[in-house]
Amino acid sequence: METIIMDGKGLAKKMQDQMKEQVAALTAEGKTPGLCVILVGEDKASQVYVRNKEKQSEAMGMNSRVVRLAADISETDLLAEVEKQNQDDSMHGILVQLPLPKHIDEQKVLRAIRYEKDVDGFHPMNVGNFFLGNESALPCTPYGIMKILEEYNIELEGKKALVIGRSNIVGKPMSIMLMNENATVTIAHSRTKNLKELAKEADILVAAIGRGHFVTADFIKEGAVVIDVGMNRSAEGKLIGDVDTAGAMGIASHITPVPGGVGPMTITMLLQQTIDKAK
Ligand SMILES: Nc1nc(=O)c2c([nH]1)NC[C@@H]1CN(c3ccc(C(=O)N[C@@H](CCC(=O)O)C(=O)O)cc3)C=[N+]21
Ligand SMILES: [Mg+2]
Repeated sequence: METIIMDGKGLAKKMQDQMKEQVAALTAEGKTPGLCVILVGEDKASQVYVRNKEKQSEAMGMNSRVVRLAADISETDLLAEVEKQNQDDSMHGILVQLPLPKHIDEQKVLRAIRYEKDVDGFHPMNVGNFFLGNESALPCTPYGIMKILEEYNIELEGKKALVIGRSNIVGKPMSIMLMNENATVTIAHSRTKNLKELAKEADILVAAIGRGHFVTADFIKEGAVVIDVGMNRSAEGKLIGDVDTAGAMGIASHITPVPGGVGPMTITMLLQQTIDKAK
């Protein structure tokens, strides 16, 4: 079987080109969409992501603000900074880059963002509304994955989907989005027994484990659609996914590459939700 590589980077570019026009129209009305990213500490990977978000939002003509704070900032001072951005009408979206240093209560900080400005979909009000099927901000990674599946006309109705990983930001919301499209969803995790056998039955396989090349060819059903959410560093320092992509070639019908798959769509959905807030 010829495996189709799903071009998340290309789709991100196509969407961002259209979004540019939305930004221009809003700017003409004096409502340039503004995104504020709050970054605590000097984590290397986080700095790269934040710089990418900054570059791309600027390229779209958005108003981009990055607030860089020291790793030892107190929780009180961080909450005050969030509140300052809550009060600033030029900032339509606020994102606090995760993970936060250990001495800070992450959930407390996410709750402090005005939920109307939460463009990650991590505020409990948005999580609850999403769960209930009400209008809400959506977690950007699974939202971007749904856009990729739509772009490639992947049938979900009645299909067996296996999501490996149960995080609040990927696994849990991913399962609900797939269920909403009438897939039959199974969630697997580190304590799941017979994972390989379960995976082998999946028509749609989403790997969000956080272990490089964990999903090998023997996990994949002939003709399955494979989504790789992994962002791992190999021993040589290369960015690698949770799936052994080379091994999956010829078995999967479709696969997302790393890099160039899910990652660029995560940022795109973040920018789209910021634009939506400005409207
Ligand atoms: N509040 C919050 N919201 C987030 O959305 C959030 C976060 N915290 N913390 C960290 C993770 C990670 N994340 C990525 C987004 C895009 C790429 C991305 O564009 N990756 C490129 C390559 C990047 C590279 O080459 O290093 C790709 O896959 O092609 C990666 C990682 C968002 N996150
Ligand atoms: Mg994310």
